[in-house]
Amino acid sequence: LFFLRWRNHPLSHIPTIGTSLPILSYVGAFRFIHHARDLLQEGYDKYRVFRIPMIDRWLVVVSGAEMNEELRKFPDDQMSFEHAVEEMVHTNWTIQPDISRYPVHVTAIKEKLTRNLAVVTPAIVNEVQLAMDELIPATEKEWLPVTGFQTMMKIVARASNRIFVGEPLCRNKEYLDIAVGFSNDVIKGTAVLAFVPAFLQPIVGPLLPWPRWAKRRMYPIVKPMLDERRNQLDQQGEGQADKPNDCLQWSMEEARLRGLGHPEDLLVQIILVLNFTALHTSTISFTHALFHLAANPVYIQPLREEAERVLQAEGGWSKAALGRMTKIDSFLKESQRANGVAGISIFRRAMKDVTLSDGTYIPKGTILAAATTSTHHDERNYENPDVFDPLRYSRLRERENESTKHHYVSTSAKDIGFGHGKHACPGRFFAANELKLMMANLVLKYDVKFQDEGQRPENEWLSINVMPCQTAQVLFRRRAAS
Ligand code: HEM
Repeated sequence: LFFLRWRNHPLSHIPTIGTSLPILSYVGAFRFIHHARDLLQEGYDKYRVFRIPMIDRWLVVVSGAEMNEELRKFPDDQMSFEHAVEEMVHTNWTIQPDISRYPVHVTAIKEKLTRNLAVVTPAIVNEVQLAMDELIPATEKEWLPVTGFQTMMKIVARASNRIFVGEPLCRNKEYLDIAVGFSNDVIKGTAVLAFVPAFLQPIVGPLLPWPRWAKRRMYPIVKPMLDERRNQLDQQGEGQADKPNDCLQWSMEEARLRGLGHPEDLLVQIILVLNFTALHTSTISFTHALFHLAANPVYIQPLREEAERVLQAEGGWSKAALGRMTKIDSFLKESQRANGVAGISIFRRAMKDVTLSDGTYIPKGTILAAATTSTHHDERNYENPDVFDPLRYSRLRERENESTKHHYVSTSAKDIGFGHGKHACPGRFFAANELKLMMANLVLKYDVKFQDEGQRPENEWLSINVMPCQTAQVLFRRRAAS
């Protein structure tokens, strides 16, 4: 049976990295857990389209900027992002079904958060400064060791939640623990389901306890705020003068617009899912950049000078000021190129049989993605791609007619850290704003270094995720009069 299934497998015509033989392909799938980078690179170097065994499915990966462009251009009815995410992350069970059915938070991010960035920037600045002072209590006299990843996670969680749910919840320890823990729960749930055969997933999936536990713990904490906001909306409508400017409020208004009323359960899910999409991605991205800075403290001075100059010229912190910090923008973008948060992006699920331009037939139901890390380290796309060149993008922006390109938030077929096309990360404008002001504050307040200068801890790949070392300690020293 195994042999027959293998012979007739609908993807058997696509070259495999590792072996496609029955049972032995599981060896490849286990290798993928710790060696995804090598396997993706091998496929990228050899083929335009290849497949890689994962524990519960085959993943078809396209190679090169042209194929990335082709993948992102497919309309949703041929290649669906939502269905790909549902199948990869099992959102119905690891998060909850309502969130895919009523993604009001995506509309809130796309239509409200991005447009209101200038309005919310002072609040993010305030939260970042409070959180840094509290969580990095370094003095001028000695170096304070700080666990980079964990501390940046706490700062990102506070700053992001200031704009997701506002004060004082963004500083509530129990609330933040649930919000941060939920992302780990989703990852745990996805990993469990990867080991469950597809036909048993509809039975095991609903039994996953974590999403229900998170909701149950979160509900009493947010309930008073939900009630208060509901009353205000009932009494004064959306026109109320001093209404909160945050994602929860925008999601509540969007839910009303869609005729969903006041869906308490969905709103709790939205708070959790916002944290799931934002916290790990932003923390990983910032920690990668922090590690470059700590390994090479010579990078600090140009960023610091830029922040000081711009803040003086603009009269303080604002979205416009952050827009002028091109070196900091470039530093974060280069770190995303060199490291990134995941080895693949532009996830799609084929909703129909399609044939790619190179002639590869893709049957309905196939999950496809682009090879992010390999694209970003391809010398056809970048000069000296393996060199970390912090001002690579700010130099490019100085060229004629290029000033509007190469921003941290820009995407292209060669630049897919935020995905590319219609489903490119809608939160990237907010993320870039937040991470830039974190970086500017950090260089203005502190000197940083690693114990062993020049040594950046190796990234850790877990399946497709590219993690900075989670235990690495960075030394912080407060600058005089900062
Ligand atoms: C540096 C931080 C971030 C990175 C690197 C990142 C990266 C990504 C990537 C790669 C995708 C998938 C695109 C694709 O496969 O085509 C995505 C989607 C998404 N991201 Fe982000 N993201 C970040 C921050 C955020 C933040 C802060 C938010 C929320 C405020 C957010 C909300 C979302 C949402 C809602 C989607 C799904 C889009 C859709 O349904 O069309 N992300 N992100």
